[in-house]
Amino acid sequence: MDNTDAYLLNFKGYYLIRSTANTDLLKNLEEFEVRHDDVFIVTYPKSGTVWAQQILSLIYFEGHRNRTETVETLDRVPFLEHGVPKMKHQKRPSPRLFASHLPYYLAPKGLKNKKAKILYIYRNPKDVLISYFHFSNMMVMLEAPENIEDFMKKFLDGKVSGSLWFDHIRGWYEHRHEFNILFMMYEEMKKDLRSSVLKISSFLERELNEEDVEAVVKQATFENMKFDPQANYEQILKHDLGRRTDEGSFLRKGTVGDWKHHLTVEQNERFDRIFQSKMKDFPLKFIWDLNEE
Ligand SMILES: Nc1ncnc2c1ncn2[C@@H]1O[C@H](COP(=O)(O)OS(=O)(=O)O)[C@@H](OP(=O)(O)O)[C@H]1O
Repeated sequence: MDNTDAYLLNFKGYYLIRSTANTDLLKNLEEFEVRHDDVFIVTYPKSGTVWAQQILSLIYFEGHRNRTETVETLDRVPFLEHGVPKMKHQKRPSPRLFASHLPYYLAPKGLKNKKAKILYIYRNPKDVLISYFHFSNMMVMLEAPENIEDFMKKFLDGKVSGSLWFDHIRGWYEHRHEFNILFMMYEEMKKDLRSSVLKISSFLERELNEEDVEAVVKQATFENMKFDPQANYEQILKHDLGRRTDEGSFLRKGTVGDWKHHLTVEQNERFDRIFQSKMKDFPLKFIWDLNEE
């Protein structure tokens, strides 16, 4: 039986998690007052959002770099569309940082002034699929997939929160000229975190000294974040969102090419066929495995 509707809310053609979606908030987002120095991290789910949240928070807050602040990363960089825990976005002092999974057509209109900046992180969709599969098994708010095959069908049908991966990335990319947007690849960040941090800070016009760069890079590694309670979502997953199982964690593996351990040859070939038909004229490159470049 297809239980999708019990878990997902369709807002103007885009699926969100029903239990956390707030329709009133969503209806008002188009008019959300964007400030010139706002920064938005935009991602399809499971593409490196929390990683970018951590990097931006480290770039912007000295107290985060030197570990004197106690605010969690997620409170520094709240999700635009969730409005949790409180609708405290608007009142924060500038510069405000946000995260969002929204498609380009639901983004606040004010972003089109091209002043506020958008950092779009994308990841190869086979690793997104596998990360999402594990996350769905772990969380009460998401429908537990029977197996990878079941989840892969939903993912390729766009019947998951975030809707269709292909539409998300294509939409933002094809409309990139309407925004002030930088596209960053998860796999490049993985390959060379230092260069990625420099690229991000330069786009944000936040020049860091050598010592700051070191501090950001050190605290944004997977290994550090996994054990940093301010950065790894474990608290919020436990208390606010609800785990289905104690097994697994939000920062699960953080690798490139984990799909190879999960997809069958047939599933992989099917995925490739669909990917090629949907993305054949798409200019951004993808890295499927760091060992195979
Ligand atoms: N520092 C760092 N380095 C490498 N990888 C990292 C890092 N931080 C988070 N991650 C991995 O990102 C995956 C979670 O993606 P998101 O943060 O976008 O998830 S969410 O959409 O906000 O729920 C999830 O991927 P998987 O491990 O493959 O499941 C996280 O482990």
